[in-house]
Amino acid sequence: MFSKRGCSHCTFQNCPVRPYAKRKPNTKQADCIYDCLDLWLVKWAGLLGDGHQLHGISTFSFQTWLSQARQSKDYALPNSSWSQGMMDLYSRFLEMCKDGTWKRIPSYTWLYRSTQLNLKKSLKLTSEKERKETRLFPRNMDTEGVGFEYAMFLNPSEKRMVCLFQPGPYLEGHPGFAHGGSTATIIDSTIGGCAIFVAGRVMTANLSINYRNPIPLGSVVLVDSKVDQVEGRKVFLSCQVRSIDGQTLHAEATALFIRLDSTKSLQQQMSSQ
Ligand SMILES: CCCCCCCC/C=C\CCCCCCCC(=O)SCCNC(=O)CCNC(=O)[C@H](O)C(C)(C)COP(=O)(O)OP(=O)(O)OC[C@H]1O[C@@H](n2cnc3c(N)ncnc32)[C@H](O)[C@@H]1OP(=O)(O)O
Repeated sequence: MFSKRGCSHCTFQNCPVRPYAKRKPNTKQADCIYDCLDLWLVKWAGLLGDGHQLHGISTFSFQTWLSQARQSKDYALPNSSWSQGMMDLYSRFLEMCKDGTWKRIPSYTWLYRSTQLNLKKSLKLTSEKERKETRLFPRNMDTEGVGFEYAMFLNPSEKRMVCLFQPGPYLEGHPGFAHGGSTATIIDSTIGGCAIFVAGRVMTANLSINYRNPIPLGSVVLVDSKVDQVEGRKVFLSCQVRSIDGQTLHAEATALFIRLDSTKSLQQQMSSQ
């Protein structure tokens, strides 16, 4: 299935999971990507093996997540607003996906849709319309290029998540530079994505950022995060934000995520706060 010659299903050259796919012309590209992602997650869960860390993943119903994902737009694919620098970096990471070391992570306007409606009820959003209109914060703009343009790649064996980030003009803080809150958002999302893949359902308990150099709007930076330690429900991570050439350190951060008690639903967790 993972031989160098490729996947037995996939027709998609850049399939994030089985990139050198042996082509089978009648398979739909989108189906294959998510089937592959599904298989890979199961395989990865099996490899990591440590029941506790993976409890959130195994109980979260990837099937539900994947079936919803199939019907949704993937915002982590290139669009016309991406600069050449962003495209080059994206291509470099896709290249590194080919031997399976890295995985491209698709991205939607939501994170946990299967629990969403109940959760939103408990949060007292007033109308069904408001509940339906909720969006993952960094995916909240419809116009390409004006806000958060980003794509993430995961290295499971290193427990590392990187994010290619191109901040658009609506993220301005000081003139011409990204607002520190937008930097915090993309750090939280990247570190959070890494923690989710290692520990399942988690929430940020602490995020500490040192801002070293401002990020020019329209530039491309690499947010590089990794899990440093897992102690019971606590997941400790660290992160650096650097320019593409690695010469400029824009920010560095540490974070603590807490795995939500797997005996309670996310809704119960939230309503007991
Ligand atoms: C099928 C899935 C597919 C997934 C696809 C993934 C794609 C990935 C890509 C993109 C992902 C985007 C990801 C987005 C991520 C965004 C994340 C956020 O922004 S979260 C919002 C902000 N955070 C909050 O609002 C939390 C508010 N706080 C709480 O709810 C609670 O305090 C919580 C849950 C954090 C902990 O509460 P307790 O009651 O469960 O646990 P207690 O007992 O208080 O703490 C447990 C242990 O942790 C320590 N602890 C807790 N908070 C701490 C803190 N701030 N500092 C230090 N220690 C702390 C405690 O001292 C305790 O330690 P001792 O066990 O006694 O040793």
